[in-house]
Amino acid sequence: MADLFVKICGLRTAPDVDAAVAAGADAVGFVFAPGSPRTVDAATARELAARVPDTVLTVGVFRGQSVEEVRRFAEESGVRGVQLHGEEGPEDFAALRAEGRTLLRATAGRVERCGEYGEDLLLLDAPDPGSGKPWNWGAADFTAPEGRWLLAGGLNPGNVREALAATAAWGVDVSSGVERERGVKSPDLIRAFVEAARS
Ligand SMILES: O=C(O)c1ccccc1N[C@@H]1O[C@H](COP(=O)(O)O)[C@@H](O)[C@H]1O
Repeated sequence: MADLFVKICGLRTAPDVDAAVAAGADAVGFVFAPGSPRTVDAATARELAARVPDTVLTVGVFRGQSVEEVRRFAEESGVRGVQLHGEEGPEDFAALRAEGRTLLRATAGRVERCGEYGEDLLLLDAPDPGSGKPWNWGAADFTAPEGRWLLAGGLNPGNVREALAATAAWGVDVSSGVERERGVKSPDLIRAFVEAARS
């Protein structure tokens, strides 16, 4: 079986990025959604993304932004993937697909399989993304989608194993759970998370 896919999100500094890459992350995320303590501008993300080897996917994270804005941030920063948390429909994914980026669809809803909107990866997240609050992924009636899907929402080094045992997710995504204070990453927690997830 292939290794678990691990994404570390909300990176804002070079040491954060270096720690995620050194820990073995498959993807790193830069938040372009406004109003988050993790929001970075496109120029900062471009500098950070330049530190990332080609084997690690760089992802821009958006919420409720137009396709034009997503496109502009993605071009200016050079990220290779875009993660959409919003009301986007299949037509929006189709419009962005033409540019060759990896598309991640984030939702708090129930989904049967990855790819329904044309996304490459599906992200099952809490209703309030980036809050660090878990949702009820451990519920008895939880049904995992088919295909490549990432579990997100309130994960941390202490609960990621349990979450994986309960859901059999294809991958995991974390932000708050690897921070020492809101919006400030901890290289030690990043390392501990990747290790725990893959243990
Ligand atoms: O991190 C944010 O502030 C954020 C803002 C807007 C959209 C998504 C955001 N983060 C995403 O939330 C999940 C998990 O977050 P957490 O671990 O519960 O803090 C992750 O996919 C981030 O990409």
